[in-house]
Amino acid sequence: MPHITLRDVTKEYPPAKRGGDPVVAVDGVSLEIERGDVFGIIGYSGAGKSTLVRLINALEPATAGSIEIDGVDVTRLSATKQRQMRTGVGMIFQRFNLLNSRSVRRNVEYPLEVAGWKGSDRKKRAVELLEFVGLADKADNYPEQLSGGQQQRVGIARALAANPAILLADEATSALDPETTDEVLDLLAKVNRELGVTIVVITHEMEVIARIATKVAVMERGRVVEQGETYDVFTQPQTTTAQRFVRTVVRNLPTGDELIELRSQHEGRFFTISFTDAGASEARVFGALARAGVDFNLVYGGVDSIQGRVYGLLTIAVRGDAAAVDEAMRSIGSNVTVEEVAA
Ligand SMILES: Nc1ncnc2c1ncn2[C@@H]1O[C@H](COP(=O)(O)OP(=O)(O)OP(=O)(O)O)[C@@H](O)[C@H]1O
Repeated sequence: MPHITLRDVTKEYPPAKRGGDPVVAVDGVSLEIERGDVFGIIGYSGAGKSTLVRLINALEPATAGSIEIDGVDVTRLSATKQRQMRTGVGMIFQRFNLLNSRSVRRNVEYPLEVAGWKGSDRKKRAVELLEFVGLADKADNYPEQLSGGQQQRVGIARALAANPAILLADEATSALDPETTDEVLDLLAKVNRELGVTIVVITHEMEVIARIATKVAVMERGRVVEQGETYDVFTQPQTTTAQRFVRTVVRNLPTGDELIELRSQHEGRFFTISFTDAGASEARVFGALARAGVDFNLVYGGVDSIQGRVYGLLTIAVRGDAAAVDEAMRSIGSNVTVEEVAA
């Protein structure tokens, strides 16, 4: 059974103006998130990502559809049961949401206080978690004395306090610089790996997806327009939106201007060659071209690593008579996509 199942979930808000149309923030979304997944949900601002998180956490009722956690429909629980359910779901936020009047340790203790834990148990658990996130030495500091990345690590410790099986991360690294983002993403990967926590990562940054999500859903205007294994979405994005997101990370296709420049520098016909790790490699492609006896140059692109797996996207210029070039391109073989770049 999936850990989290959304079936045809819709959320409408009342019209902004009287007599206007309702705002459909989430529109018929169905998702299955397996236990232990790091599941990414990506979309531009207004796509409905934060609304979806509030629905999963039962902070708001859905207008239609069902949301099951461990097979239990959270939309139909009593208020008391919903509160209990929520202790099994940790959450971290873009702005960390720490209490500045409390020390780091007492911030981590906060959810345990609310849950009625006794003082000594709370303290023990908070110290243990601060060790886990690498901030044991900051226990008595105040949030304002910490960097953004450290504050988010405190946020993660707090979210884990009650031992949740699910962690929802809503734009958790959007306020951080790239280096600190890596540090926080590494910690989330450790939470997933060592504690087995299912993590749902909401973001507008494809880099974040590439770094930690094993699966991804792309949202646009309240709908999931594409979803799958992260590697598959990166190597074969189907929708324009997914293609645009992929291009923010995998920049190995020349733009129109770059192509004009490249053509002025290199003679011959231009081809793009793409391959995944399903039986192809740069060496095999170049080997086949060399054996075919055509003259070629790699003019753009290279080989990327997505989720530790190889993805090649090369633009080459090939010289020779038309039939020889056609034959050479055919000889590259299966598991490789070859397309001629229109002149
Ligand atoms: N409480 C609300 N009342 C009315 N409309 C809302 C409410 N919350 C969200 N919306 C609308 O629902 C749509 C989706 O918003 P949502 O915040 O879920 O998107 P998002 O993808 O998380 O974007 P962002 O990253 O900008 O928050 C938007 O059009 C937004 O204006």
